[in-house]
Amino acid sequence: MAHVLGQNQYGKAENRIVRVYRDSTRHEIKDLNVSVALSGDLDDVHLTGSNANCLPTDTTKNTVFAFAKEYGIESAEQFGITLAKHFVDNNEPIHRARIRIEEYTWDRIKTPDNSARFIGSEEVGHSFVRNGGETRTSEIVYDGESVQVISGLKDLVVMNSTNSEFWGYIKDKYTTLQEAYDRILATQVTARWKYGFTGKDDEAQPNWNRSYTHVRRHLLEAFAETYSYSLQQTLHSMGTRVLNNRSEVDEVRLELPNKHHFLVDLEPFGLKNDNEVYYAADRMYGLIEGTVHREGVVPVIPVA
Ligand SMILES: O=c1[nH]c(=O)c2[nH]c(=O)[nH]c2[nH]1
Repeated sequence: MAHVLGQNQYGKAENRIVRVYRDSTRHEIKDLNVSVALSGDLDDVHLTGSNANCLPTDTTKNTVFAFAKEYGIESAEQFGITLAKHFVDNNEPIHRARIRIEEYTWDRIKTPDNSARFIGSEEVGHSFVRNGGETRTSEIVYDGESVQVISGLKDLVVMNSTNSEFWGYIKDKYTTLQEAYDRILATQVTARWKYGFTGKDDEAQPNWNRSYTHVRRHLLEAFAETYSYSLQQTLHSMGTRVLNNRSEVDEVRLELPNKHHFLVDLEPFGLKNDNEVYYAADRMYGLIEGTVHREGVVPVIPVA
């Protein structure tokens, strides 16, 4: 029986790259994890042993580092678009490039010391502390015609200590969950959002960094401002709020683990637990996932 070579792609994964800008005493850094995946006319590479159509993964790695110097890293998205176009437009057998980037952010260290190395407002120009919060993500795909950009974030941990209820659900003989009229709602947000941008006809790129800042803000504001009857409802308001406020985005996908906080029984100690002491369980957890998109837009963000 004949076998068929199915979907395949290759490239150097997880190129960890730090780009420092030393243009003044106030240095800037970009800290990225870049993964390249190329596909195209690669049957012979797999089937015959001919590498004539193979751009080595080593070269893709070198290109990532060289481009950081040649073009700089204004944003992960812009960097990814430049790389993806380079691989496809300059290598005939390569028909599609997918660049995935994680970005780690660093904050400036402040110190009251006022010696010459310091640059005012107590900031040290060259000292950074890695931001312990979320990771920014992006995925850029170019197929020789159009660009698709999906940006996102992961590990953004949020909590509401009130304004969350959960009741009125299906009950059967296995139900033990008590209805909650004032519970903690906490989650670790993974969000991905797709831009309408296609890169065709010299279309101007959105301001990726600005867009990220605002999408993140709208996600947080929707979480904080929604009086929630379920995490599903909160998910919907988060997605809707991004679409209502950011015209450059046309689809939002959210994965929200319900980080359960269980009231601890303090009765054995003769104490009343008045919604004040919780056990924060890290697993198992409810996992609430959903896409919100503009009417008429065909959703493309893959379900993880
Ligand atoms: O917001 C929630 N949605 C659910 O579907 C669910 N299920 C559950 O046990 N607790 C919760 N909370």
